[in-house]
Amino acid sequence: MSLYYPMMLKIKDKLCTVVGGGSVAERKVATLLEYGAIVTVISPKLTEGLQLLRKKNKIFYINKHYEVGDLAGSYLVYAATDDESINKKCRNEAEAHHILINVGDSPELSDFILPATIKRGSLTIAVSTEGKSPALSRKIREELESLYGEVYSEVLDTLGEIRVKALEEISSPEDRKKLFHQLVYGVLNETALKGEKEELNKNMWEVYKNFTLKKA
Ligand SMILES: C[C@@]1(CC(=O)O)c2cc3[nH]c(cc4nc(cc5[nH]c(cc(n2)[C@H]1CCC(=O)O)[C@@](C)(CC(=O)O)[C@@H]5CCC(=O)O)C(CC(=O)O)=C4CCC(=O)O)c(CCC(=O)O)c3CC(=O)O
Ligand SMILES: NC(=O)C1=CN([C@@H]2O[C@H](COP(=O)(O)OP(=O)(O)OC[C@H]3O[C@@H](n4cnc5c(N)ncnc54)[C@H](O)[C@@H]3O)[C@@H](O)[C@H]2O)C=CC1
Repeated sequence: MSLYYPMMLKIKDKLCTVVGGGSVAERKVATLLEYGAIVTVISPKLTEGLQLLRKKNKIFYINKHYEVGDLAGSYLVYAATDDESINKKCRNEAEAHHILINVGDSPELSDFILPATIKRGSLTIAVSTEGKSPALSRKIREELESLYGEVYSEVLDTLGEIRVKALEEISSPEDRKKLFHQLVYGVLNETALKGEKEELNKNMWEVYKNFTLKKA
C-alpha cells in the first residue's frame, strides 16, 4: 500500500512557514515562492540566498528560535532545522492543529514529501520513492528530462486549445476520445517532436480538421 497519496496542491496566496534557514530551507522556500505562496521563515540564521530574498521582500523573516505557537495560522509547514528534537516539536504542533507538515529529516513524520519534478509549461512530471532514495528520484528525473523536452510546453498548449474546440464541436465522447488518441499517439512521434514547432502545431490542427471533416 502506498504511504503517500499523490496530488497537485494549490498554494497560491496561502500562508506557508519554513522553520530553519539552512540550505534545505532555502530549497523549500524557492519552490513555495515559485508556486505563489506567502512565505515566513523562522530561524536565528539565514543562508545568503535567503537573506537576499528577505532584502527583496519576497519572504517574511522572524529572527528567533522556534517556539510552540509559531505555526498558528499556517496552511503548510516545513520543519527544516538541523535539530531533530525541534523538528519533532514542529510536527507535534502541526498535528494538533491539522496543519500539513514536511519534516526534513523524517519522511515518517511528514504528512507530505516532495517529488523530483519536471515542469514543461502546464505539464508536470513528478517522481517519488516514498523517501527511500531521493538520489534515485533525481536520476529518474534527469532521464525523463531528455525524453520530455521543452517542446512539450507548446505541444500541450495546442492540445489544450484543440480539446476546448473539440468539446464544443464534436458531440460524441467516443469520437472525441478517438481524436485525442490520434493526436497523442499519432502526431507526437519522435521525429515530429524533433522538428519545427510550427510544423508540429500545424500538423495537430490538420488532424483536427480532417477528423471533423470526416465526421461531417
Ligand atoms: C523524504 C524527502 C523529504 C522531502 O520532501 O524533502 C527527502 C529526504 C531527504 N533527502 C536527503 C538527501 C538528499 N536529497 C536529495 C535530493 C532531493 N530530495 C528530494 C526529496 C526528498 N528528500 C523527499 C523524498 C523524495 C522521494 O520520495 O524520493 C527531491 C526529490 C525533491 C526536493 O527536495 O525538492 C530532491 C531531488 C530534486 C532533483 O534533483 O530533482 C539528494 C540527491 C542529491 O542532492 O543529489 C540527497 C542526497 C542523496 C540521498 O540521500 O539520496 C536526506 C538526507 C539523508 C542523509 O542525511 O544522508 C533526507 C532526509 C531523510 O531521508 O531522512
Ligand atoms: N529533505 C531534504 O531534501 C533533505 C533534508 N536534509 C535534512 O534537513 C535538515 C536541515 O539541513 P540543512 O539545511 O542542510 O542544515 P543547516 O545546518 O544548513 O541549517 C539548519 C538551520 O536550522 C536553523 N535552526 C537551528 N535550530 C533552530 C531552531 N530552534 N529554530 C529555528 N531554526 C533553527 C539554523 O539556524 C540553520 O539556519 C537536516 O536535518 C538534514 O538531515 C538534508 C538534506 C536533504
